[in-house]
Amino acid sequence: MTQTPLFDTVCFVGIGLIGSSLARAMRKHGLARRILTLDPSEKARKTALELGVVDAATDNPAAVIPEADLVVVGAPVGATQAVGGAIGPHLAPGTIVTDVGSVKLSVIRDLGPYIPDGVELVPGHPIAGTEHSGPENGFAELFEGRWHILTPVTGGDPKAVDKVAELWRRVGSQVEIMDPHHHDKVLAITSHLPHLIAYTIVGTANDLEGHMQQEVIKFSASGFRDFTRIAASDPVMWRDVFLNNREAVLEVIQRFTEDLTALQRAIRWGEGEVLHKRFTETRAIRRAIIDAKQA
Ligand SMILES: NC(=O)c1ccc[n+]([C@@H]2O[C@H](COP(=O)([O-])OP(=O)(O)OC[C@H]3O[C@@H](n4cnc5c(N)ncnc54)[C@H](O)[C@@H]3O)[C@@H](O)[C@H]2O)c1
Ligand SMILES: O=C(O)C(=O)C[C@]1(C(=O)O)C=C[C@@H](O)C=C1
Repeated sequence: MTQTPLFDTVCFVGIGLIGSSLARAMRKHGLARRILTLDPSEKARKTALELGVVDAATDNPAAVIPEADLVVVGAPVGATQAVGGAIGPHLAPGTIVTDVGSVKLSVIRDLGPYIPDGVELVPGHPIAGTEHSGPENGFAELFEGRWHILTPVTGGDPKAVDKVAELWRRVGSQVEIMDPHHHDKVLAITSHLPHLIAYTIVGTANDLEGHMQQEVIKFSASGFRDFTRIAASDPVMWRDVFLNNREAVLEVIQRFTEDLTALQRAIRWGEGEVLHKRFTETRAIRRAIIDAKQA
């Protein structure tokens, strides 16, 4: 359904899976008059143009950034400082800059210094995605029924936060405001650790001797298959997530390792009640998540 445009011109700095999904959703709901992108990848620019996701695409910040009243940074978090240096000098007064990075403290640290007076930074993170990347894999419905976390900066204008929140509501998300430090700790356990575990399991299976490796592929129609989906996620994105949320991730890995060791010990000593108790607790968590989704 087309709505009143919230913005005149939006520029996506990085038109990959997430940027192109938001661009599609903004197009679908009529939330901007013009959609532009700044992306160093010729392939991404060409694909986004051919698919009609954007109206214009360039690798020259001066050609698009001054035009935008909304800038959405959708590049890997490790590129944030380079993005800041490229766009900072071209941002027009009154522009809102938001982002979709999976880590928030590092984005505020790396982008904040490049935001001039009169421009508002509203960092954000959609809790939605897939294991695919690139503009060809985006879709307008990605954010429907999902959370969008905003982590406002100290001294930021609440009106800019409200406007970005409204944008995400209009593409179907529920918005939550969170402290960036807290965000990084929560996501370390709910998103970053699960990805690390998936990368490890699939890597370990891949390192097995020849015949075992073939069996793994042959019989992977079970739990292992779910891990291979997660472990197929973008290597650049996830390298950057781990390097930029180092402290919080290292803390949860420590906790996880201790818990794994406790289960290892229970298996070694045949302590069935320890295993049964743990598995009963975790089954209840799964059911609570499903119930909360249905409510
Ligand atoms: N994929 C997910 O599931 C998911 C979910 C939520 C948030 N995120 C976050 O969204 C961001 C984008 O992820 P994605 O999955 O869309 O990645 P993607 O690989 O699909 O797209 C990233 C795009 O950024 C471009 N880019 C790289 N360096 C750039 C630079 N210096 N300036 C401008 N563009 C640049 C790339 O060319 C590419 O087109 C990341 O920060 C990621 O942490 C991803
Ligand atoms: O569904 C998936 O493929 C995802 O991994 C999405 C997922 C997540 O962990 O939930 C991945 C990274 C994000 O920053 C947000 C969402």
